[in-house]
Amino acid sequence: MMLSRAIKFAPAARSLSTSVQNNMKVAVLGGAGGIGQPLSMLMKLSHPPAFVDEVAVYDIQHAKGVAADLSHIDTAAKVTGHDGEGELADALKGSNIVIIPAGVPRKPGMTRDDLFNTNASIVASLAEACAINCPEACIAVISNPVNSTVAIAAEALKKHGVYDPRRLFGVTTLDVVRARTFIAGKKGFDPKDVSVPVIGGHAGGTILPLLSRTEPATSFTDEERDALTHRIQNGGTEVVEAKAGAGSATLSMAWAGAQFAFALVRALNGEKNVVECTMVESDVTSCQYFSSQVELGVNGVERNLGLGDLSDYEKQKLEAEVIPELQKSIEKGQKWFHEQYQK
Ligand SMILES: NC(=O)C1=CN([C@@H]2O[C@H](COP(=O)(O)OP(=O)(O)OC[C@H]3O[C@@H](n4cnc5c(N)ncnc54)[C@H](O)[C@@H]3O)[C@@H](O)[C@H]2O)C=CC1
Ligand SMILES: O=C([O-])CC(=O)C(=O)O
Repeated sequence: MMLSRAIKFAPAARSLSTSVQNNMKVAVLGGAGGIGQPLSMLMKLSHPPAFVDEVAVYDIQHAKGVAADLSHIDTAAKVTGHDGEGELADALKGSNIVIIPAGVPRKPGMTRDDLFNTNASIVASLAEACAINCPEACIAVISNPVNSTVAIAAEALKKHGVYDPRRLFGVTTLDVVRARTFIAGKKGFDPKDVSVPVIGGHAGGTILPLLSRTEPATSFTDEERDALTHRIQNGGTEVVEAKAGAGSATLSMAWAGAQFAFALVRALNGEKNVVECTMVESDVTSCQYFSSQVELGVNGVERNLGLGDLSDYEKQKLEAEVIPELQKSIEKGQKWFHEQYQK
């Protein structure tokens, strides 16, 4: 099955037909940030079959300004802005999808795990707000370290008795976007024609591109395979270093987050065979949360497509590098939540 493709933007947004759409509300938490602003804009530019009726932009500050700006774009989606905790409930109520890019980004020399101390409590409190205000929403966590924040969000939802493993996702789409781009560059393909699963987690050695399953079918020398794997695993660091202290990937992440959100919208609207790589609760490996190809449906996760065939190289990396590190990060998140929130 092919991975679902990026939505192409229709030049004539005014010709939107909303008649076949469900009323779809997407909330972006951290919506005034580096990722949040372009991601909210991509939601505002949406069109069938992934049309978003309402975009709620929430941040601790400046969300109203972002919303005012976006609301002048001549597309049909309604945009609302919500500043500060007192306005979070309004942002969340009625949301079908909540995307969370709230939290601090890396600077050069830091790992994603170095963000844990700040971002863990941000994600926990936002997930709790979702549990109270939109318990049935699909929640897509972008905030790093994703390898821990997904587990933290799950614990927060469990605390309120509303955790549904079909509706919580860690967004790992940027790893797939990078894999397509870098493979296309190497092999002379158009990136839009490339399909490749990327599994595991979202940090360094836990990111495992399955190059052996690249479509169109192609072959890599061992040197090419090693170099591509390394570049995909370190794509985030490449951007952090290039930005030299001004943050991490925002525009490519907004694009990737929008692709994932649009896939969810299409699946929630009843489209079949929508497949994305995303981190979900999983029994595919010994890791409780693991990113693999997942078929999305009207309730979120419809079916986990599992690992599929792996080359010996990929099997070795999965066992020796991905699982041990990802497992530790998941446990760190769970332990932190229980120490902080369930004393
Ligand atoms: N999953 C992935 O593939 C990727 C994840 N990221 C992560 O996304 C996060 C955000 O990155 P950027 O947008 O570049 O950072 P940023 O600093 O530009 O924006 C973050 C926004 O979150 C807001 N915020 C902080 N606390 C909040 C709270 N309690 N409630 C609501 N909003 C809050 C800030 O006010 C700010 O507007 C980082 O943790 C980064 O590491 C970044 C790129 C890729
Ligand atoms: O590298 C970072 O800190 C941001 C991120 O997750 C990415 O770009 O993949």
